[in-house]
Amino acid sequence: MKTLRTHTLGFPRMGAHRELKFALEKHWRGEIGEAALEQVGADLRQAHWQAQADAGLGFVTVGDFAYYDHVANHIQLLGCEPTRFGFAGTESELSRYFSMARGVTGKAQHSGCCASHAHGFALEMTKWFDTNYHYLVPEFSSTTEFKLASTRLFDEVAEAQALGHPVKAVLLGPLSFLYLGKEKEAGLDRLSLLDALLPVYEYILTRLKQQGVTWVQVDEPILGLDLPADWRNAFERSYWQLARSAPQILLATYFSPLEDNLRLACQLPVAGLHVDAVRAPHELVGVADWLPAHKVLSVGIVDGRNIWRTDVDAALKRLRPVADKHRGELWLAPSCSLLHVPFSLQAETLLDAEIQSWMAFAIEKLDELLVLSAALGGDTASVTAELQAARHAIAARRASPRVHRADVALRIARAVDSDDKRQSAFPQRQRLQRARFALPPLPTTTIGSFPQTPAIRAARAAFKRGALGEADYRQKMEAEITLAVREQEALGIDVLVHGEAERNDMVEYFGEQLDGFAFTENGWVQSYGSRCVKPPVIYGDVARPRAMTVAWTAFAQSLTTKPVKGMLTGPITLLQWSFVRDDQPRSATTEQIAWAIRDEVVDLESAGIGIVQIDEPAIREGLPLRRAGWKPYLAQATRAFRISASGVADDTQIHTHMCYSEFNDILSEIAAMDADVITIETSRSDMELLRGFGDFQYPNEIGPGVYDIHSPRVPTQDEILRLMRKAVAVVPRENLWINPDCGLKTRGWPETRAALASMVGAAKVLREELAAG
Ligand SMILES: Nc1nc2c(c(=O)[nH]1)N[C@@H](CNc1ccc(C(=O)N[C@@H](CCC(=O)N[C@@H](CCC(=O)N[C@@H](CCC(=O)O)C(=O)O)C(=O)O)C(=O)O)cc1)CN2
Ligand code: MET
Ligand SMILES: [Zn+2]
Repeated sequence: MKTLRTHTLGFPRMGAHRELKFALEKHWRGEIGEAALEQVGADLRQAHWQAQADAGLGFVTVGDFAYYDHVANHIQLLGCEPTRFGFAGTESELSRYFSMARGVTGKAQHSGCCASHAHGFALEMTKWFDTNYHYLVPEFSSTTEFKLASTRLFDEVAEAQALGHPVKAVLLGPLSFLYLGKEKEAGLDRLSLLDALLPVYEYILTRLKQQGVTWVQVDEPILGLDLPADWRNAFERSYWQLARSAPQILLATYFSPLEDNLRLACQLPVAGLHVDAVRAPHELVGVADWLPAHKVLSVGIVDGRNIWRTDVDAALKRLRPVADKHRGELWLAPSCSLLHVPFSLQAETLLDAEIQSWMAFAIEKLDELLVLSAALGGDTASVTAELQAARHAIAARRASPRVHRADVALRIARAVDSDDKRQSAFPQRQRLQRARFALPPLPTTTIGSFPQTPAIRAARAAFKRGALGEADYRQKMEAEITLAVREQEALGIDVLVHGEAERNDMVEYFGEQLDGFAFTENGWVQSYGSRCVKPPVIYGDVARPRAMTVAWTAFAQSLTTKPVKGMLTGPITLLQWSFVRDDQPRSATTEQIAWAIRDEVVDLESAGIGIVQIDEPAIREGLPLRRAGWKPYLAQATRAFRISASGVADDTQIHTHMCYSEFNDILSEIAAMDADVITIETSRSDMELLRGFGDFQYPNEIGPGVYDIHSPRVPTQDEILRLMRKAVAVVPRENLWINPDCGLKTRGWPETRAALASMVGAAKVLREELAAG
């Protein structure tokens, strides 16, 4: 009988009730010290390992826990904290960690002359592959040195061992670590740092071996990317070097097919390979062919990126030929770390029972592994009831009348080519809109949200609990909207927003109101640091039963003579930040959402709202990880956006907004979205991002972000002026707007007020300068 083992690549960190989030935020407010925070961490690890042991996993996974981000953990483990933070050597490891993650106030005086003056700025944050998780970007320079600088990993291994668990440690591999970082020095190629990095990995592996760790999972997710040749070539020699000292290495890949890296991955001198059989089922047989018989094959068969129950029969059908073909050990696992799914369905009390029966969160996915391994091993008797329940759920979901709607299908079938086009071309629309709104040159606006104060959140929590009635809740939110409008008027902003007080989240809020979406009570997933999101679940055809934002927006407009910009989340972002159906292509779901949003845009227009913003911050992260998939994705994504935006008259102004990404390689597609105005995050890149738009001669209007909204730091008027002067140099001034990088929901009012005052002040100075020629 073949050896079957189960394991997980990683587990959610926040805890069943987001204990880590609350402890972190208390610690940052100075309410609890490091020891108390560490205790919460230790308790969570213990509970999560116990859950893995209870599910019969072959070992518990150690090293996936982090107080902010696992990549940041590696920056400390490998001793490459950027020198710009100027740590004195007296700070504790944890305080340096949070300084890198969140910035050091007082030190962050950007003099504007060179990046090296940006002493205390937080590390840049960017998307982890195509997920909604953000990691902290390691910074490299030619003076970067590596050394073992933290014992945290070894301490956690010892902790798990003391609890009696067999341990598999996990590390982010050296090549992925370098690849995911960024050079902070012109001319440097970070791959050249590999030789300095590998000895530290060797040392870490040796030490783990000394601790009695027999397996180390080394994650190299970049093997799923189109790698430059020098990066590919570096794998073999790196792993030869590491193999010398290491316990057995399980090389883990996930998120996309290996394609041209498949043979390389199979032949590296490691003891095992993990592959993502959810994203790349078609490669499984090829892997079994290429993988030497003595190696462990770990098959990521349970979807770590989605919340649907595994179709056990389909999974077994996929696994059996591999089990027959591969002579070595076979392990079963989720496709990737379970970081990207919520903790457990046990915390859901209000979810529709039928829909809930179709789902599995992290805890339930661990149990699925056990069932699959028993069934694959021929021991179906021990899991008869579980198998039957699983089969029943899959069959019920497939047959459910709640999934398919004839009216939605009909509407899409009836769509014609012109549905994704505005009535006239941009120059004509621009003329009409200029006449209608008569805005000053360089108009000022914001991106939508104003501070989500504890009072707003408490009111919503009370409303959801039933402790606050609907009328009272509405009144409180209207008071917040009134406040936001008055503040904007006092500041002298040109295009106002209502402030989004009534929204828990820009995706969840719409998910709660659209048909075909289910939402959870407690389905939190970490987005960055202590911040979490509750992605809605798209289970069926999407339709909009009634207007979603019109009353709030119209209320705001009734308070002012200035234009109020309506605020919607676009189809791609709604899709990308939800758990999606796996029974039809993503493109089909996107198109359904696009029609629902179009209805909302048209209703806003009918209610007298002349400007509507359709946010698409996730358009870039939705790009397939392999370039071959880009073109079809972008064609379909831009069409979906245009469907949502094209139901209105020429003099209705459509804005879109994007953030958190590099856009320069998709500029022609961004232009193809044909929004009248786009606002983008540019300040952190010092307007470098905007240069691309200038070089490309982006045809429509554009608002480059003039300050970073992730930091409480208030920008000065001069700083903003400096950035806007850079903008004026690359984009025609008559097409420029002035706005922050993104929404202000995570900020407080005092800094928001002060920052926007700097922004409006800068706009005034520039207008005078430009008028004077
Ligand atoms: N979906 C999504 N993805 C995204 C973004 C985004 O905005 N949305 N932005 C980027 C990431 N940025 C993010 C920025 C902020 C937060 C964020 O602030 N999250 C909040 C939760 C927001 C939320 O849903 N709030 C709810 C529920 C809040 C809550 O937990 N309430 C407490 C009570 C709170 C109280 O009494 O004060 C409870 O119910 O127990 C609400 O406002 O209604 C958090 O972690 O704290 C998340 C991501 C990229 N991906
Ligand atoms: C992550 S993009 C956020 C856009 C949204 N309208 C806001 O201001 O919060
Ligand atoms: Zn944004």
